[in-house]
Amino acid sequence: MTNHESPVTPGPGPAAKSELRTVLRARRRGLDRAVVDDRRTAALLRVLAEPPAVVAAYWSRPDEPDTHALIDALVARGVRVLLPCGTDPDWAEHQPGQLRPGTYGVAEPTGTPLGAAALAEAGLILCPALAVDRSGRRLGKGGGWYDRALLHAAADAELWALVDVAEVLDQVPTEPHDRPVTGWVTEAGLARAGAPVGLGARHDLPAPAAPDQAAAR
Ligand SMILES: Nc1nc2c(c(=O)[nH]1)N(C=O)[C@@H](CNc1ccc(C(=O)N[C@@H](CCC(=O)O)C(=O)O)cc1)CN2
Ligand SMILES: Nc1ncnc2c1ncn2[C@@H]1O[C@H](COP(=O)(O)OP(=O)(O)OP(=O)(O)O)[C@@H](O)[C@H]1O
Repeated sequence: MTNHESPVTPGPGPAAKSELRTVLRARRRGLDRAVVDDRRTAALLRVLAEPPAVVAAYWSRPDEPDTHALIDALVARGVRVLLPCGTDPDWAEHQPGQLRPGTYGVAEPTGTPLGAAALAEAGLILCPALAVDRSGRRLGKGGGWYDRALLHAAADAELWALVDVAEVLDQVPTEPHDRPVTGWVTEAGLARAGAPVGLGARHDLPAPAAPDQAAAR
């Protein structure tokens, strides 16, 4: 399966990250998102049948895997959803319909900023990513916003990246500050970082059945 082969040979560090981001952004620009987004949201909602009391998410832009349907469903279930606000890491509680334009084309919640430390309340953190690898290394947009934000995450919080199948690579370049994710969610389902192939790490298979999903709760 060629999906897992990195489109560029990753070296370590910032230059390799930048080169890889260019390739991945171009792919996202050419993508019709609707079908993959519906599948990914369905996979997440199966797993989040018993969500934690607080989930940190992000309000996706049109060029990112959709989070809106998921967030609406979580709020409808009574989950407190924290969304990023500000150029330095900060969070505010999401109230449906209460969003305003922010930087980088990202809509931000209009509620009171709670401070970067509010992330510690979240049992589950959905992270934006341009790619992940099988060890859970995450390639972000390059701003370092999440790297800085995640310093406040609870040690036992689960971090899940939302990516497309084509964005799960064998290896992405990393730096010492990068915190690995617990796993990733694609249109094919969930996979835990480091899981052996055949136990949920494969994305060229249909959505994994119960054991993988139960493990992600
Ligand atoms: N929907 C969403 N919200 C988010 C993020 C995100 O990636 N997506 N963030 C993630 O950290 C934080 C905001 N920081 C961001 C940093 C960069 C870009 C971005 O799109 N950068 C451009 C390149 C900008 C440049 O020219 O330097 C890009 O990727 O095309 C977006 C958000 C918090 N909120
Ligand atoms: N904890 C931190 N404190 C200060 N600067 C940081 C921290 N973590 C990362 N940075 C800086 O942020 C910049 C971008 O880092 P990196 O390329 O890892 O971003 P990213 O992980 O792709 O982005 P994001 O975290 O927003 O998804 C780098 O210059 C990096 O040194």
